Amino acid sequence: MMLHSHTLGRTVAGNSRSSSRVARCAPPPSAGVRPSSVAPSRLVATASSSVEVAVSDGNGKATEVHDAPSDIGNAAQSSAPATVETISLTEVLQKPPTDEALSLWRSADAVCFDVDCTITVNDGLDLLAEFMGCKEEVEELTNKAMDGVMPLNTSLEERLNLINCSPSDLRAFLKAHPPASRLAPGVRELIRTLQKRGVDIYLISGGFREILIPIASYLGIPMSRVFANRMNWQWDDETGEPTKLVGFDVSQLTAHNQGKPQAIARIRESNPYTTVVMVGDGITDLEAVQVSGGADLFIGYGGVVARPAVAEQAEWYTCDYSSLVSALSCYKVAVIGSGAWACAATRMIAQNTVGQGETASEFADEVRIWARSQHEAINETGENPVHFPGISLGPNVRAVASVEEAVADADLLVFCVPHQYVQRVCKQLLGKVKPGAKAISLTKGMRVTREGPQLISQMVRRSLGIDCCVLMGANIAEDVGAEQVSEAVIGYSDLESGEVFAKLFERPYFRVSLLPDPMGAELCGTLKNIVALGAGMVDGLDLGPNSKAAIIRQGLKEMRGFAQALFPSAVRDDTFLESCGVGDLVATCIGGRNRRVAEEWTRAALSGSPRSWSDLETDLLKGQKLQGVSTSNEVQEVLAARNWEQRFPLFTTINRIVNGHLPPSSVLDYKEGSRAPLVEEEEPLVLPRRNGGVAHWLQPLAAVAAATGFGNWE
Ligand SMILES: NC(=O)C1=CN([C@@H]2O[C@H](COP(=O)(O)OP(=O)(O)OC[C@H]3O[C@@H](n4cnc5c(N)ncnc54)[C@H](O)[C@@H]3O)[C@@H](O)[C@H]2O)C=CC1
Ligand SMILES: O=C(CO)COP(=O)(O)O
Repeated sequence: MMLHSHTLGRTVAGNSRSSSRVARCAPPPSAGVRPSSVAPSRLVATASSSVEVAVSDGNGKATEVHDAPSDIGNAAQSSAPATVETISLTEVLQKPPTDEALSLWRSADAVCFDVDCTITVNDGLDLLAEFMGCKEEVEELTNKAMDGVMPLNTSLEERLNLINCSPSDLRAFLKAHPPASRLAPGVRELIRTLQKRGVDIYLISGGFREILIPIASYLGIPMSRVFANRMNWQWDDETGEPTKLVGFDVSQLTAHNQGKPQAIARIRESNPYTTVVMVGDGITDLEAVQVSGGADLFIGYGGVVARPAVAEQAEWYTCDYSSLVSALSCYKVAVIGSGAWACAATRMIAQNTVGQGETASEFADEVRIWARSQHEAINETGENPVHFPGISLGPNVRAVASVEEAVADADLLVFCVPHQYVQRVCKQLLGKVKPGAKAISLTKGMRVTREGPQLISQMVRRSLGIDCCVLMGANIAEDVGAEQVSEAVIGYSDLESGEVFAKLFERPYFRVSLLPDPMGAELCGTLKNIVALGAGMVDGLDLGPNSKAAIIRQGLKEMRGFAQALFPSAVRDDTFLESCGVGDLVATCIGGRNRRVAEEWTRAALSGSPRSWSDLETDLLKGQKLQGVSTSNEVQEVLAARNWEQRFPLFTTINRIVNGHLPPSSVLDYKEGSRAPLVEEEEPLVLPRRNGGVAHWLQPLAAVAAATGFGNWE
């Protein structure tokens, strides 16, 4: 529905009250802010099943839509004057933001809210009048002020005279109407979100402080940030207690017309704010931007009382606070890494963010990717010629040579470098990451420290002090780049982060599900690389699917056993049936790099001309990295330190084969293999551990691992 200006009209005198000229309706529908279908005047209506609009007389005045979810709203409806025609409608007003409005909203330092019918679903004074049994008379005075036939301060004074409450009446009233029962839908979440972003919240109300104190306190707004009228009380000389209401303090800014912009000007005088936003339902709230020194942006809210006159003049008009929450986010994304998987992931992200920076999108258009050596080629050709040749990453991808530059200002950090480099990258990023940024790790691997195993997501979380989800699944990079249907899970601790990343990655060909088991998911991705080496050995031995299935089955069992032994209360059984578990295991054992290199390594070993893992990595992977061998060594450190080698016989046997202690043919005799004695030394070797200490149990392994060129963290 388009609303034409001749139906709009009255400037409400005084504060923005819900008058008798309103109709009751159900809460508004979720009103998105994406302006894809913006009509020329930008004032649009969204579908709703049960909204009513109250239209004024034929003079084009006071056209309003009202939502009063509490019982108090019934009063307004029942007392609607005869001139008001209430029509059922299936639409609610809304007007999407201009780009400028959106940018002001996202950069706001302070947001000022009107209270009655903006923060709350009713007018506090009308509600108090109802409590005191003088609802109709007070409403009549409210309307006089709204119709402009009575000045605001006179109307306020007369209404207070009628209400004439005592302090104990006021206390009883506040008890009967606790803050939570009075809040407009979604306003608490909006204010919390703003507070989390460091935005200062103010209440600027034409209502009374005494009525809104509990609301301010419930919302965590200090009273020093509340501008409202004050009741005047007569005090008992003996007790020092207030006894009788005797009017109100006319010196308050909010007692007069244009009080709201004046309050904002005062706020600005004492705070160095660049951008101040006013949110409200009424014409007096709109005044906040119409007076110099006032707000930079006014957002009209019609979720309780929708006033077309306000909607028409507001730069942005909404009936749903969740649209303001989602409009706040315009996440800038940085991908840390430019290998095969990093490129495939960047391509998906770029597809999801392209062309959205100018609108109310959640994501900024540009995706920055840290590419140590291929940045120039990526920027020139649009693809990574070394790690992901022939696949265009997207026009909105920009590669940078410095990891610090990649993360500067970024809100979402996607970690995707081979696991042995993550620690060094984190050290480089210390103090460089935007506070409040969220991370996700796509890296499969782990680190072993003196304290024990450390997952990559834990390392990111601990070293950078930010939340870190994981994305794991059967995701061979080249297949994802070719848009073959693939699945993945996002393991999260913080659901909000998980949801944001799900939106960032989800594509028609890339199905993402959320999993509240980040550790289980990450350990799956890590451990399957060891099993894939076993699968490659089976292929190198020219054995068929039955034998490979035996390795996959035992591998899955040990993956689950190891993950649950490490994190017994966190890792779930079901995780192993997800794409990160059995899915990734099967994919990698059929088509992964670890499998491929292990097959060649086995063939070379059997031919009598053995080749080292690092030689084969260079030869076969051409700059891509092999993770399984170092992961096998890392996991074996944990197994040996905890005396778990026999408990995980396949992992142990594969590690012994990898390090030259057993022939590749032992892979299917893993029970025997895990019991076979290691290299026997008369005198314990004194080899430095990579973390500086000496572990006798590790010495023979360390010697071989060092010789293979794997297991060294940078
Ligand atoms: N390639 C794939 O199909 C998949 C890989 N993964 C995982 O994703 C992670 C990254 O893998 P890919 O993107 O494929 O990388 P990759 O295996 O193609 O390796 C190239 C990457 O290593 C980086 N690199 C090389 N030397 C470095 C150094 N000295 N310091 C810092 N970075 C260095 C390069 O800059 C580049 O980002 C790994 O943990 C891998 O297990 C996960 C799913 C699929
Ligand atoms: O993790 C992968 C697929 O999900 C890729 O495994 P590879 O590193 O063995 O190729």
